[in-house]
Amino acid sequence: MADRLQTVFRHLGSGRPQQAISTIPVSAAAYQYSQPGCILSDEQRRFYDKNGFLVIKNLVSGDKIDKYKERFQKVCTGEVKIPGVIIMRDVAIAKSEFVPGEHAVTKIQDWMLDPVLFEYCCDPEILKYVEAFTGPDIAAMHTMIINKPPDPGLKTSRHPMHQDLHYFPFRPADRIVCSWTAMEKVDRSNGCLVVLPGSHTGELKQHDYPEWEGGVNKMYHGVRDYSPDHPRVHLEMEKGDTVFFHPILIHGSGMNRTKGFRKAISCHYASTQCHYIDVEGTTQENISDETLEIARKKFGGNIKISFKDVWRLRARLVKGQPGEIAE
Ligand SMILES: CC(C)CC(=O)SCCNC(=O)CCNC(=O)[C@H](O)C(C)(C)COP(=O)(O)OP(=O)(O)OC[C@H]1O[C@@H](n2cnc3c(N)ncnc32)[C@H](O)[C@@H]1OP(=O)(O)O
Ligand SMILES: Nc1ncnc2c1ncn2[C@@H]1O[C@H](COP(=O)(O)OP(=O)(O)OP(=O)(O)O)[C@@H](O)[C@H]1O
Ligand SMILES: O=C(O)CCC(=O)C(=O)O
Ligand SMILES: [Fe+2]
Ligand SMILES: [Mg+2]
Repeated sequence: MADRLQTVFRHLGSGRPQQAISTIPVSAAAYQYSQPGCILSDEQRRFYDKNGFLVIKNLVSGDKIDKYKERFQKVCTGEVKIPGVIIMRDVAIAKSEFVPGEHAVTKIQDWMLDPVLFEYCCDPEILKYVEAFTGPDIAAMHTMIINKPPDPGLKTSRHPMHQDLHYFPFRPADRIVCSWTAMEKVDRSNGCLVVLPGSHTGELKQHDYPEWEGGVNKMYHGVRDYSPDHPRVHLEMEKGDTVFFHPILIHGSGMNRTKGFRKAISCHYASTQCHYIDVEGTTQENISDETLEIARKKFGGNIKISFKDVWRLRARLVKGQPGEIAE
């Protein structure tokens, strides 16, 4: 590369700048999606720029994960109550019969007020990677534990291909990142993540409920013009492995063909320098309406609340300076 640039300079008839050009590492300004001086190696920065995700092996210890798992179980049985938490039941199970404990729960969301689970979001091992994408001022925006149930035979345990940015009324997208940690071995048998490498360089697409015969879980929107021709990568991960990915990356997860509940813990982070946007008249209007419907159920029908307010309530500063999206 440097050689090529020198050749260009020679062609331009300029002798002197050759020296300067060849001593500037070509990489210094060449990465778009991570911060200069961050923890990532050049190779990792290059990989994320190209693919929109990066897996770090064994980032979270087994002990921590066991602690989060135990806490999750207590939330499911009702032994631990977290203010504001949303407990989503699986579409197939919710419609059949009452099942106690974690076996009816497909995910818990908004546990930012639980001191035990929130340790995941504040984990310095995770934050040093998050900072590579968001910069030093970081807010935890969205918290989830996903408990993918054994598929009842209807393929309802699948998560359709989607972009997480569809759910978020804040920007810029490049200062947002998801951290997703496998709480046990995840592979194609229990429904690992499936990503479309490089799709993070595209646009935010229109999302709708997929027309799946067996049914689709609440809020599981999929990209409308999904192209089956784009190469897919299945992210098989061990307990504690963590993937960081861009909010425009198209991803989903496969069906769980095992008898166990496949567990993962995740947090979406954003730079506190991000700003809220108005989604009226955009492709995000449908998710905004649906989110507000759930918020009204949670807080009472008469409450006046906006999509931005819902996110303001979720946002918690975890590092650095506060800003517009997290005070
Ligand atoms: C309607 C409109 C308005 C809105 C929409 O369209 S939204 C819809 C968005 N579209 C989508 O999400 C469709 C894309 N879907 C997919 O890519 C997948 O269905 C996923 C969502 C990722 C779910 O994956 P899943 O159903 O589990 O399928 P997989 O990709 O895991 O498996 C597919 C085939 O692979 C096979 N397989 C499974 N495990 C292994 C293994 N260990 N080694 C080799 N092969 C394996 C598996 O048998 C399956 O084979 P087939 O059934 O395809 O023949
Ligand atoms: N699988 C699902 N399909 C559709 N909506 C769901 C699903 N899981 C959760 N929800 C949404 O989450 C809300 C809370 O669900 P949950 O079953 O915990 O409480 P509830 O139905 O309001 O009360 P109850 O504790 O009496 O069941 C529901 O009102 C619904 O909007
Ligand atoms: O753990 C999974 O199956 C993926 C969940 C996911 O992508 C999401 O909830 O946005
Ligand atoms: Fe997602
Ligand atoms: Mg209910």
